[in-house]
Amino acid sequence: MPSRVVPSDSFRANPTNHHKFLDLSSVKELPESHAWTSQNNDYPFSGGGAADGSSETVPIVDLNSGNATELIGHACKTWGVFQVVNHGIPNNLLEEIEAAGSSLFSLPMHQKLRAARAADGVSGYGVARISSFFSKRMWSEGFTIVGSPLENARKIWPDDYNKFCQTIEDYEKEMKKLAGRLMWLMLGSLGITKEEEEVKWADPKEESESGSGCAAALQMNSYPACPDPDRAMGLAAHTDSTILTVLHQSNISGLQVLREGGNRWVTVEPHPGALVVHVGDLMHILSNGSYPSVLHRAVVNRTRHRLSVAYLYGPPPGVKISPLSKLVDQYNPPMYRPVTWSEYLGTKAKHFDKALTSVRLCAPRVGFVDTNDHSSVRVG
Ligand SMILES: C=C1C[C@]23C[C@@]1(O)CC[C@H]2[C@@]12CCC[C@@](C)(C(=O)O1)[C@H]2[C@@H]3C(=O)O
Ligand SMILES: O=C(O)CCC(=O)C(=O)O
Ligand SMILES: [Fe+2]
Repeated sequence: MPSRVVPSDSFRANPTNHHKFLDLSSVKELPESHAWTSQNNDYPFSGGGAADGSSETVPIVDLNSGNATELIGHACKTWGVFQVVNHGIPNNLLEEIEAAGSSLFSLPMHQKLRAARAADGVSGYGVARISSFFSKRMWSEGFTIVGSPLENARKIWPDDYNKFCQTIEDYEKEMKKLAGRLMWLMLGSLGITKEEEEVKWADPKEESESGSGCAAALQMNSYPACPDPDRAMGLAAHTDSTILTVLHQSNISGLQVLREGGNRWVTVEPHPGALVVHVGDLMHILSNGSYPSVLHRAVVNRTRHRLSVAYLYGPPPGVKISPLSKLVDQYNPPMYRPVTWSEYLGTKAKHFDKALTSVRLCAPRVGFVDTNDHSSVRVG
């Protein structure tokens, strides 16, 4: 398999798969266990796109345009999220990964449960890892792939796992190239070049020489149609513990990002052929807070089953991520201590929305909004 194992036992100590599994696609009325109220989420439940009267939309960047670096830099600074077109991922591969997700999630529950993520595991079928931080359950199911999908695919389809595995392998190979390119565009927009010693780990040339390289996880998310979507939550608000995430969300809306001082959700409207890119917490750290990781969530709808596939991209195992020295000086001290991806995932599993704050060295500068300081948010 092209993709490398995420260096992590994190989330293992956080057994979220102990819930009784409910086959959401057969439920006719929203159970109390899945009914969210304002007490379960401090953010306004409504809103999103045009519904709030605003026409503001998430930036769309054409990777073929001459000023892609500047556009990406601006989007990272002001939104923490953007969509990309002309990204080079063949359309048929996007269709194939969606078909692979559909074929997996449409299976009967007992068959999916053959690959249930173990309490101490990272790969497999189950509820979102962050579920344990909430008293209400989310209207979704997920399948996480770290390293080879073979073992779990074989459990699900003992005689027929090849097509699924081949699609995952092809998709990860293409995503790895795209994510690497996007990371360099982000770093380039911060004035960082491949010559710099401290980002040698991010150089694909180094990777082929040392055999190491950036790591990743693939997360397939399924949000069945919901009988009472206004009271349900697909995937609760979170930031990704990554350098960046590339999300394929097909053509059904549901992804929302938090905007402006934390009081407005904006829907990321699906754009034909586009992929969504999230700034993750590790880019937040590398950029010393100038590219804030985006708080996002997924809402559900009454009639359509929605799928999304997230490619969660991070640094190679063992690499300590800290604010880039070019971005710090006596007036802009480093705001975060060095962490490896594995350490950070462990911190996220323990502190969830306080994870970034827990690796912070000093208070944010005056006038600097740390959108990740969600300390006032009640999550349970
Ligand atoms: C690399 C990872 C990021 C992730 C935890 C994981 O080990 C694999 C699944 C990822 C995911 C996907 C859905 C949202 C999220 C918060 C979660 O519960 O599992 C993320 C995790 C993360 O970014 O922290
Ligand atoms: O389904 C979506 O749109 C969001 C998925 C997501 O945030 C994730 O997998 O981390
Ligand atoms: Fe996410």
